[in-house]
Amino acid sequence: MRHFSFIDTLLTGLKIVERQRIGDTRGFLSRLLCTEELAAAGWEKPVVQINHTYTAREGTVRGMHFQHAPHSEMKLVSCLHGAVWDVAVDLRADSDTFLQWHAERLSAENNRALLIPEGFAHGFQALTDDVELLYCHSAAYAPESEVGLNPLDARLAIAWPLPVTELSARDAAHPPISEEMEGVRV
Ligand SMILES: Cc1cn([C@H]2C[C@H](O)[C@@H](COP(=O)(O)OP(=O)(O)O[C@H]3O[C@H](C)C(=O)[C@H](O)[C@H]3O)O2)c(=O)[nH]c1=O
Repeated sequence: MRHFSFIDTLLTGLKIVERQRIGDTRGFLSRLLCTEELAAAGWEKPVVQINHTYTAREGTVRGMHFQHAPHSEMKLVSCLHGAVWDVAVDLRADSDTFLQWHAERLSAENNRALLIPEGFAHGFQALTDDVELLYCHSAAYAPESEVGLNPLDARLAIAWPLPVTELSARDAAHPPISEEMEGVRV
């Protein structure tokens, strides 16, 4: 039995993951990770870290984060509680959709996840209070190679659905993307 179905987006390699729910009178079982099914969707490396984040307030934005090579990572982002507007930005230097973004509503009830290839920045806005996300990573956290784009950067023009209620000082301080795009193409 397959637990995942994949929906392509306009950004090559970025896929929406629809996760099966196997329900009965007690509740349900839902698979969060299946390396065999994910391999078919392009996840080539082992999962090396799993992170869990809690975001208290509706409107909070976290992102836009990515790691430079050799620490580039794929991410599988699932929402375990509440709902988010999840955004991935294509930073691949050779991509026809460079600097374009895709947003997907992930929630505990729609059981959707986002499969994000290497070369993308990731961020989200909490659409409810008490949001919990689970991230599977194909590379270890490498703070020395982690960089961020300002989620409010005019060159990204991400149409966040809610007023931004909270942004970390670090994320707010990311400089605007320059004309030369230095440090942005990966
Ligand atoms: C990602 C990470 C962070 N940290 C430390 C660094 C900070 O002291 C603290 C919070 O980190 P940060 O503010 O980067 O957390 P988020 O803003 O939720 O960032 C995460 O969410 C965005 C949307 C992502 O896509 C990334 O996976 C990840 O960067 O945890 C660690 O110790 N290990 C880790 O793997």
